[in-house]
Amino acid sequence: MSTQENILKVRLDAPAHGGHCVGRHEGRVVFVRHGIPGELVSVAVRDDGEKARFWRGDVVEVHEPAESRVTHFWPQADALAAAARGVLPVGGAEFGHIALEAQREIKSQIFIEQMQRLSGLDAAELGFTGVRAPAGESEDALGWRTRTAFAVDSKGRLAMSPFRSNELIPVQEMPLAHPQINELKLWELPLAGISRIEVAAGSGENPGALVLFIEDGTIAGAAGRAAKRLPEGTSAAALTQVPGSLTDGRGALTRLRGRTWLAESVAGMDYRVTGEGFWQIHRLAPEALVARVMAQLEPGYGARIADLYAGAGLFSAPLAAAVGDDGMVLSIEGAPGTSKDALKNLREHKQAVIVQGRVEKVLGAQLRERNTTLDAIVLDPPRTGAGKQVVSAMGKSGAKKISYVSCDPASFARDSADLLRAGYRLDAVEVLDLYPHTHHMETVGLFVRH
Ligand SMILES: C[S@@+](CC[C@H](N)C(=O)[O-])C[C@H]1O[C@@H](n2cnc3c(N)ncnc32)[C@H](O)[C@@H]1O
Repeated sequence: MSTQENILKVRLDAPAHGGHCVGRHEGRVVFVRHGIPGELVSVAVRDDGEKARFWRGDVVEVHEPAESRVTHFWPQADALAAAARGVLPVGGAEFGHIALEAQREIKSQIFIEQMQRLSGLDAAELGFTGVRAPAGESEDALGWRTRTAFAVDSKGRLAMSPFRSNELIPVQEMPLAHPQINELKLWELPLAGISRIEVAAGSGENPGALVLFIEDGTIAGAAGRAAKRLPEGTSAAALTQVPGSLTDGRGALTRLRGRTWLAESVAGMDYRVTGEGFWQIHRLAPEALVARVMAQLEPGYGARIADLYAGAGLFSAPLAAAVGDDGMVLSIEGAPGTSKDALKNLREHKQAVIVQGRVEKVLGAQLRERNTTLDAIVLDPPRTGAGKQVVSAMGKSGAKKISYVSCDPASFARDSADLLRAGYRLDAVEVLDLYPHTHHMETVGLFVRH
């Protein structure tokens, strides 16, 4: 039976990490997207080989809807509307059919389950009371993405892909994108010869947007032609990406108009972020995370603190200001371009040591070389987490407090287990809904040496 024809009727059970609900068919687990626990749904099964340990699928019809089901705000990401048109829904808003409060409740269940299973910790005992929206979030929680990437289809139309698919679906306005991004009307540009577009909206004094065009090599000057048609005040560059990991902030940029970087401003600190260098995606994330990290670490004058996976120095800058001339902030970032931004963003702070390199290689070596220990650490690793090697180096650093910012509850829970073994206890944990209408969440945990 072909994947398209394989429609199963299943009752959805618990939510599973990754944006799915668990369903069962003749004893086999089916990971179902676009459903809500408790619903009776029809699922178009993909990846349905007889030998597969589990199957995956999308809801195409709802027979018994949950009370929290709402009309999806974005027809192209709505699995039901997409099924009616015979196409797949685009990825990136897989919780848009769930009322916001219920989305946060599902994320809370996932967090509790991941912590229990992977670290043995009871989130409720740690004071966890549920996933919360950041202060200042809008009622509909749309327009929050200050960073978005698009593809271009073979007809030169702006497009996005469905989950786990290379198919390209033409799109226009992206409701989760910041209004500054939608106002660019990228779908009206001549995009033949472009394979990908990355766009960012700044928050600094002179916000504006920066558009990066990645050419597919078929039409000379494609990026330049598209850039000319952008609204006045928009910056644009052509980006040649470097393959491999740590690509953020590593591509070669050719300026087309305006600047190749964006100005950002957070809690009185000014930053520049070049090209595709990392910056927190939710418009409220930088402010919310800086406030929590500073409150957890309470950096005193003269303290020695490491900022691991430091990006352009979002946390390093306020930490450097707090520890003053007698302190030290060791700011480690892997992507060369982003690390250069950190150098510029922290140039006025002589107490900031900016090191470009992989944390797992650099942290221990830097502390030995400087013959020093640390008072505290903030780390904000990518989705894969820090891992045993980095946890071991953190344990040996002498740090009494570790503020751990994480975008993945599974790697946070795994690293938590290793931090407990390294002599820390998890004193407080908070989970913020910094990715509304998706299954993602942001955790900020405070580990204290006992
Ligand atoms: C989630 S971002 C956090 C950046 C920064 N803390 C912020 O909030 O803006 C993770 C950063 O880690 C960097 N990175 C990924 N793997 C790394 C590694 N093994 N060593 C050092 N940096 C790494 C990425 O380039 C990215 O800038």
